[in-house]
Amino acid sequence: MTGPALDFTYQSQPMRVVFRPGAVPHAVAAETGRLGLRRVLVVCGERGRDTARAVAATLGDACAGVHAGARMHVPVPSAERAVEAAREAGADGCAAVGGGSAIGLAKAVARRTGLPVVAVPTTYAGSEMTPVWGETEDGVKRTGRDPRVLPRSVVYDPLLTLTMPSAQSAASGMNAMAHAAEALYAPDASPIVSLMAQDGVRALARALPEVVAEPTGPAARGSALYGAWLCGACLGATSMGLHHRLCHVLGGAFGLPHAETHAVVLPHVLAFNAPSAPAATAALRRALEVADPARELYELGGRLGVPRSLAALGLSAADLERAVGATLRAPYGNPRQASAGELRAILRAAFDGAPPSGG
Ligand SMILES: NC(=O)C1=CN([C@@H]2O[C@H](COP(=O)(O)OP(=O)(O)OC[C@H]3O[C@@H](n4cnc5c(N)ncnc54)[C@H](O)[C@@H]3O)[C@@H](O)[C@H]2O)C=CC1
Ligand SMILES: O=C(O)/C=C\C(=O)CC(=O)O
Repeated sequence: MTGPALDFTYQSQPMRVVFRPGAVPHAVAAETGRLGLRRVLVVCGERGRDTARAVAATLGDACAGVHAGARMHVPVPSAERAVEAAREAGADGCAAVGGGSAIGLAKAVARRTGLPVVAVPTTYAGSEMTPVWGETEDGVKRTGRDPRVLPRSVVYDPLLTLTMPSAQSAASGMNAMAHAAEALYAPDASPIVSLMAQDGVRALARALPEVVAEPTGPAARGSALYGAWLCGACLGATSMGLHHRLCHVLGGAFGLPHAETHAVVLPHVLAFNAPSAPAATAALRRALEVADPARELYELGGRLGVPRSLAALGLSAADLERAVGATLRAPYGNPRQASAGELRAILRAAFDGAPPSGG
């Protein structure tokens, strides 16, 4: 039996990937050189400054400066400051060194100026694989797609992730798995995305317990980063659904930490969507080798020490109704439409840290 006739569109992204432990000392300069860049602004966050400086040193005369202005959810004023820094430095490109926040800031520069980006990711967020930008203004996080923000080249060096604390690694890995999980039921899903999603989830589910047990173990770090790459590529190829929408509301309006919010919310949205997304659920069952993927991700988060509830992340019960309203106001594609009451139930369960029940 071959199943239903195949019918899909898949757009591959024009980018180059270097994946190698220890790649950074040579690869970033090689990649910016290939792009013909002569004045590269290195963009990072405060905590990532040392790594960024080390990368900047490898660029030699092609380094136009280090701008350590990255902040989670890319507040618009920080984007404007980064553009100013790029102009003042006479930059002809950016190298983003860090997690999704550093890459997001470089994307904000690219969106406003067209400068090309080389990404050097140090978490599992996956932004480096997507043409998706996100910025926050007045408590509202807006996202969009723009080919100019897609990094031209990505240097994955698992050794850069060894310093990521265990709990952050676990949450970041679950952020990545959320990309794959939503890609499986996205309206623009395809068999290619499905392959990447299953392998990405499988790689992360196997690697994360090892990463948490031994954060400096290079083999598990390599597998986790490989999984994050695949999951990020899924996000880059498809539209986001209810899960991502909820996380953006919670991050933008209430400043909740991005990766941890994903880790808490994901099991609840997957349980809600499961009856309307049987093929996606079956794919996750295969990847995780369990009968109930939503429950397994909830349990995995617990085993990895990721916070279980939105309350633990700092949300107050009084914020739940605002989050429901903001989610209803913003359109998103999803296999199952959620009413106000159903959103309330999903958010309440996530707030309490209860096991996912599907509403
Ligand atoms: N546009 C897109 O496709 C995507 C965008 N994002 C965005 O990325 C942001 C979140 O990114 P994350 O990577 O979760 O967090 P992050 O980039 O904010 O990093 C969190 C903290 O960890 C530090 N850090 C990063 N790598 C480290 C390492 N290897 N060792 C020690 N410390 C390290 C950072 O300096 C920062 O202080 C959000 O703004 C989110 O919206 C996330 C996923 C996809
Ligand atoms: O929620 C995610 O992990 C994916 C996309 C974004 O975060 C959008 C952004 O703010 O860059």
